[in-house]
Amino acid sequence: MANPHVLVIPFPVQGHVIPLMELAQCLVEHGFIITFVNTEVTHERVLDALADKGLLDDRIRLVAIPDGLESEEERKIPGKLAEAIYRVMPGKLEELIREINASEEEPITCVIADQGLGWALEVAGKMGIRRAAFLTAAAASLVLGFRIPCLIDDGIIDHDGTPIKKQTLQLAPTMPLMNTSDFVWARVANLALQKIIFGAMVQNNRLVKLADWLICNSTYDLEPGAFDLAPEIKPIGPLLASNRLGNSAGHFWMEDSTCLEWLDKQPPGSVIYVAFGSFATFSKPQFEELALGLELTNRPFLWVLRQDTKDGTNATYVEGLQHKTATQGQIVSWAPQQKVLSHPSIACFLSHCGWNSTVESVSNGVPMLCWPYFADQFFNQSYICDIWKVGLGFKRDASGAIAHGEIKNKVDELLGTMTFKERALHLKERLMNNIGEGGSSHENFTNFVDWMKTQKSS
Ligand SMILES: O=c1ccn([C@@H]2O[C@H](COP(=O)(O)OP(=O)(O)O[C@H]3O[C@H](CO)[C@@H](O)[C@H](O)[C@H]3O)[C@@H](O)[C@H]2O)c(=O)[nH]1
Repeated sequence: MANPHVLVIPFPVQGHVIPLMELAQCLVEHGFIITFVNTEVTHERVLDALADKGLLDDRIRLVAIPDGLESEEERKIPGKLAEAIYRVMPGKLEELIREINASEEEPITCVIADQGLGWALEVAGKMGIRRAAFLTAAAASLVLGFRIPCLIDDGIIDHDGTPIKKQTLQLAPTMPLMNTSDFVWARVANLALQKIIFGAMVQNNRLVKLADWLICNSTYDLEPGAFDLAPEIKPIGPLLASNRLGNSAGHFWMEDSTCLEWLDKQPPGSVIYVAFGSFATFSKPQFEELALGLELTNRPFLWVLRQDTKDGTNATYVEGLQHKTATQGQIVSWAPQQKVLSHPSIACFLSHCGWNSTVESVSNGVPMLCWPYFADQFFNQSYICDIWKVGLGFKRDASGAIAHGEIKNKVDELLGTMTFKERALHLKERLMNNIGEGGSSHENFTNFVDWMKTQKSS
């Protein structure tokens, strides 16, 4: 039998492209051919950042379709990208599939779409191709989405998603504490935008439920309560490049691997790793508080400062900081994060709590300091601090900032006892058992692969 051909399509942001690319690389090891569809802009970035173009298996074909926008300026306007994607990409995706399936190539028999791209699942359904949705965030975030009708019935939010009052919910005992004001749709600039985002989410959740499979980068151990409430979501994580002894791919920036040599020179369990994923940015005063706080800890640190966060003022400050802390710290624009987190010299991870960073940290037994910005990051912080108890959050001052003294104190509190490290190592052990023979993620993944191999287009 010829190799089955699967089309994989991520939402065009970094925290989605990396895990879907990891999934693609796992599928190739099971004999699949992958057509990986990025937007044109993302496609260029991914190719530019691939230091070694031969890194990707040639059974993964990278292709591009337009996102419907003309300029980077437009892409930065909230809601604009999602709206353009929805207007333009379904037609382009359908065209692409038709072209491939009319060619000599093995036809596409399954579409794996990012959970946020319900329309791609709709396109597949319309073309008689079976479909799976992949959730890049915690299962808890989708469980919350599925509960929207109940939240409205229970008077917690209104029909536009606006919280009726500020309150904290916990949908099940092992689920994170969720503050209504942190609901992803409620943290936007204005009511008009909130209505659009909320409506799109409700519509998207309806489409996701039509998928034949709904998989995610998590495990039953991490989120037992969420999987009890939504057993249709099947965890296949933790998805890490190291599990298949490979490299992670799909990065938007080129990794600076020199920091690994620097880490080799640091004592075991000594370094604070600081990274805020691919979106988060700082005000200048907050940036300086963080720099000062790190300096005050007197511990070595590795800090990822993306190029796009170094505006004119910060750039000068970063230069000064680099000079001043040259013996204590290392600053890079983009790190090989998965390798960094598995390095023996890492003591803890100061993170914005994006789900990928969270999974990568707990899979390596690294305790965390939580600095969430938006969306699911607040729920993830609650998992880390309240449920798994492998990290600490920061207190903000009256102006909403996190002061240097607070940063130093929390680092000392986290690293001043072995309790957090011991819990983190214990959690790591349980997580990693999921992907071995007999583990539940392994079993879900195997069933998923078998289903794709035996399926016929309906
Ligand atoms: O120097 C760096 C910094 C990050 N990464 C990688 O980039 C990814 C970042 O993903 P994540 O930690 O999830 O952060 P975001 O990029 O902010 O992710 C978006 O997507 C996530 C998944 O849906 C959400 O949980 C987040 O809230 C959302 O901001 C991870 O795989 C990291 O390993 C690197 O390789 N090098």
